[in-house]
Amino acid sequence: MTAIIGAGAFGTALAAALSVQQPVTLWGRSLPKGRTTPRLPGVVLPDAVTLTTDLATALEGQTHVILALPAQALRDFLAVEGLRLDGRGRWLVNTAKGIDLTTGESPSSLIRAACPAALIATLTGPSFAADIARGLPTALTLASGDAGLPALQHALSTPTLRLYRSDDLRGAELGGALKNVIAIAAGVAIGAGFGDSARAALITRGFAEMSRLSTALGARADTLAGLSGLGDLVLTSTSELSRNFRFGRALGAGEGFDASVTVEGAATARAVRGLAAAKGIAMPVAEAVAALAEGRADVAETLETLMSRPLKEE
Ligand SMILES: NC(=O)C1=CN([C@@H]2O[C@H](COP(=O)(O)OP(=O)(O)OC[C@H]3O[C@@H](n4cnc5c(N)ncnc54)[C@H](O)[C@@H]3O)[C@@H](O)[C@H]2O)C=CC1
Ligand SMILES: O=C(CO)COP(=O)(O)O
Repeated sequence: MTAIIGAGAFGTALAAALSVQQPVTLWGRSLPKGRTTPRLPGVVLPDAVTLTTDLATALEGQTHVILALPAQALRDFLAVEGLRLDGRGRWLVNTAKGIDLTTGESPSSLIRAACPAALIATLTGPSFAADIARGLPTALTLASGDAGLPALQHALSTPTLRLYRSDDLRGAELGGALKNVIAIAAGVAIGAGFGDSARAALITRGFAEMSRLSTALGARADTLAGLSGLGDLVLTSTSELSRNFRFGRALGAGEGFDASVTVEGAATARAVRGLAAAKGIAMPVAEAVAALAEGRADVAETLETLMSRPLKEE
């Protein structure tokens, strides 16, 4: 049995997808009426999904718990509920794609600190909630350094959700977090009218940044080149369905953006700065996104900064 914590777009989509083959309990701090959520319009949850706002009920007897909360909400949630989530032999599966702005920690590091007895994994990769909820074919990475990963992989795979396992938890999480930053940059390029060639350059140079930082932090290069890194970078930087891309596009076009929409890359771009500085790694695209998101630079200045960097070898 699986519990999903967080009834936003991704939690709702995973509940719908997993409930084809097992009972699923979906917990939300509040639940809209009618087995639907405005975060995922058009999706009605099947009867096999039990909905609850009571966390104790949601967790009772669960061996698999999926956390579908935004990265910047996770630390506070764990501070209150960590003890309740923890359990020897229980899998806690993170799906947040970000880096905590206050601590610079990855979601799984926060979970490990709050829930020391549990087994920790991350489910990540190219997968829009809307696609998963509709049962469209999706391939994802399930990463963990803990024993028993193949059994978890089988428990969470479905005929339309194909999970590849990896023991590089660090790399899988960093790829998922950093691709959101680059997707914002790609959106800016399109919103500002810089064109598809500029977007391709940002994706490629952004991937180089992602790889440099991640490998310096202990990730494997082949993980970055996989679904959780390059795969998700391609999806998020090229699709109108991506909130990070749309946020960037609005920034580039000088338009406003609904502050209630989850845009993980904006906070992660700021969190990256400390990590990159500590390792002496240049991250010009991520720095440009942080400057734009914080309103420290406008699009023209940002372009000038990026294009006037010293010429170098690729
Ligand atoms: N939507 C998508 O297509 C995908 C999202 N993800 C990742 O999943 C994570 C969650 O994203 P979404 O579900 O899309 O966001 P969302 O904005 O649709 O939903 C977030 C949910 O978290 C709840 N929440 C926020 N703070 C909370 C707190 N302190 N305590 C309890 N509940 C809280 C909100 O009420 C909301 O129901 C993000 O890190 C995102 O990058 C990953 C893959 C795909
Ligand atoms: O991570 C995602 C797809 O893999 C979702 O991207 P957005 O958060 O940009 O919508």
